[in-house]
Amino acid sequence: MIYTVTLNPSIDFIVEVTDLKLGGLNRMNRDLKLPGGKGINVSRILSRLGAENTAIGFLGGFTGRYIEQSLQQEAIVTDFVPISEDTRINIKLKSEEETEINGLGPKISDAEAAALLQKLALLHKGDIVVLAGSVPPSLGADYYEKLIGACEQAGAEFAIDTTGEALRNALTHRPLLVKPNHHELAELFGVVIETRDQLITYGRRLLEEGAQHVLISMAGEGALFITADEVYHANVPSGKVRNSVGAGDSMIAGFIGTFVQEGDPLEAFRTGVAAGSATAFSDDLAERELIDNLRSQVTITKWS
Ligand SMILES: Nc1ncnc2c1ncn2[C@@H]1O[C@H](COP(=O)(O)OP(=O)(O)OP(=O)(O)O)[C@@H](O)[C@H]1O
Ligand SMILES: O=P(O)(O)OC[C@@]1(O)O[C@H](CO)[C@@H](O)[C@@H]1O
Repeated sequence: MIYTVTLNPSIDFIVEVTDLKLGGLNRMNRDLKLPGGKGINVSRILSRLGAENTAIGFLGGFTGRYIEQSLQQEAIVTDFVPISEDTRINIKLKSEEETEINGLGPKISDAEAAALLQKLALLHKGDIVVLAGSVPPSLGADYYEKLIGACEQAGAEFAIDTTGEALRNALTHRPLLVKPNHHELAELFGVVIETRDQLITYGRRLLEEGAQHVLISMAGEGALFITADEVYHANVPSGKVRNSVGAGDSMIAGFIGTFVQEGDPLEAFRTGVAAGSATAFSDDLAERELIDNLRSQVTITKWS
């Protein structure tokens, strides 16, 4: 079974405003509320791809209920720890540019934090846990390490989508997958990446430090899949970009879902790229039909 963990879910409040005036009254042309948070996005795409999964993490208040109901309407299995504070609302402002304003997240009590660790302690060998997104400040920077420890004790594998120190620390625990974008990769090693060779060098460092599979996403420039011996590049399919929120999460879901179903990392890479682009070309996360259509447009070439 695949589990996604979202420590800091959100209602994504997407608002469209033409000709935004800071400091003035603006009226929305259109708005949309979506269940959000990185792990939840992974769950929504996994379900659309027919990959059985359970979404876990923390949910509270009226916002938490809205998210839970939205996920149930999509027949996604959920097992969140209920918390006393409200889950956050993140604003995604679409004007001439896309601007995101993400909340810090609610306070999580010690008992609530312990309850999630207990859920992970009940997992089994063969389970895969996707850890994705920010950590509410009250949990402490080392909470991902605690979750990873619980996965290891239960014999479950984990994939992780986070940045900086938390990503670096996770590498030694042999994550099944990491997927920094090229900016996050440079930031992780405190370098500027300007050439193809530098991308490959630092991508390989992630493998050397413990990751089992490494994807480097590069938005409209496609993505890399790096193994110990080979580097593969995928182009992105053509289409009109409508929304970049959740493209990275969709890519992770496409990779993990296909890897679990088919066991072929290159096909998993292809579906990951198609799912990322399909979301970039959609208002909400991508539908299955578009992901399937785009798969045939993804060309994978060996770089070395
Ligand atoms: N402009 C785009 N055109 C086509 N495909 C895109 C575009 N942006 C993203 N994608 C697809 O989604 C994948 C992941 O995108 P990206 O590199 O932006 O990840 P990310 O930075 O983790 O995204 P986010 O945090 O916005 O979800 C890309 O590899 C690509 O397949
Ligand atoms: O604040 P975090 O946890 O880093 O990111 C949260 C978030 O921006 O990520 C998702 C897109 O990847 C959105 O659904 C959500 O609002």
